[in-house]
Amino acid sequence: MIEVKDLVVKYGDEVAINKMNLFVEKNTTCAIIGASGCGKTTLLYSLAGLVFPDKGSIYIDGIKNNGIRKNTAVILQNHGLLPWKTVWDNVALGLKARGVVKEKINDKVESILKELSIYDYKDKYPIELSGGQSQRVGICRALAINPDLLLMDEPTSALDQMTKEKLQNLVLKIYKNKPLTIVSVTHNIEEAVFLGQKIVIMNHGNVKSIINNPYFGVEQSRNQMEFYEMCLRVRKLLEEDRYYEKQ
Ligand SMILES: Nc1ncnc2c1ncn2[C@@H]1O[C@H](COP(=O)(O)OP(=O)(O)OP(=O)(O)O)[C@@H](O)[C@H]1O
Repeated sequence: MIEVKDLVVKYGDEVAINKMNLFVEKNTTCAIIGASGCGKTTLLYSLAGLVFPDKGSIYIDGIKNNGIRKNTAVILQNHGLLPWKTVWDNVALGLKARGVVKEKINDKVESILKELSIYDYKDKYPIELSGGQSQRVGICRALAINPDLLLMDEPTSALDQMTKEKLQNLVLKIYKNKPLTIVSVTHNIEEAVFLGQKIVIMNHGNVKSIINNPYFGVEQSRNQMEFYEMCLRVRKLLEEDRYYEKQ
């Protein structure tokens, strides 16, 4: 469970998050969408403990967030892979940082690479991977630590439509197999409707609207008219903020 209470985050005089309140239930998913510069990434970084509040606070499972949390995994826009390390070593990173013993690291890395069908690439370096493969490695690395909270910043940006959808399906499958709390920031309306049980539309550092999305997790939802009706609803709210003019 995430509770954001009267959160204010500033960069110098620039107010990025302005007295924001938000509640995300445990083991549910939340998609954050909104115009460029409205504070989405700042919110995600605050949840990750990478950016500190000027005022207000964030509670995760009832505990005040004071920095990087052991069971929070973050996937950043560029996947955050270290170019000088192989896929295997990149996936092992979070476990090593947490002091897990070598045998356990080996077992975990092997099983997660197999589960996400990336095992054949284990000895490759990030530069040798496609965008979709890199993102899968980023997801492997995040999941290797068995997080209870997964934070994703534009997880599928810069991927073609079909690869985007494959990755979105993968995230949904992971969630359905073993629910955890997922917060993802996106610019993509369909992704928000596909991955967000709760869709939060932000503007000017605050929540503009929240939609509880009944189409989340519905089998073959992208083939259903109701899915696109929900997309349209989100689009209209974004258009009110001249979302597209600012792109
Ligand atoms: N490191 C920084 N220093 C100063 N101002 C910043 C910094 N990072 C973000 N900002 C400002 O804070 C505001 C919110 O930025 P943020 O990156 O959170 O928005 P965003 O909604 O994620 O944008 P985008 O969709 O374009 O990625 C913006 O006005 C931005 O210019």
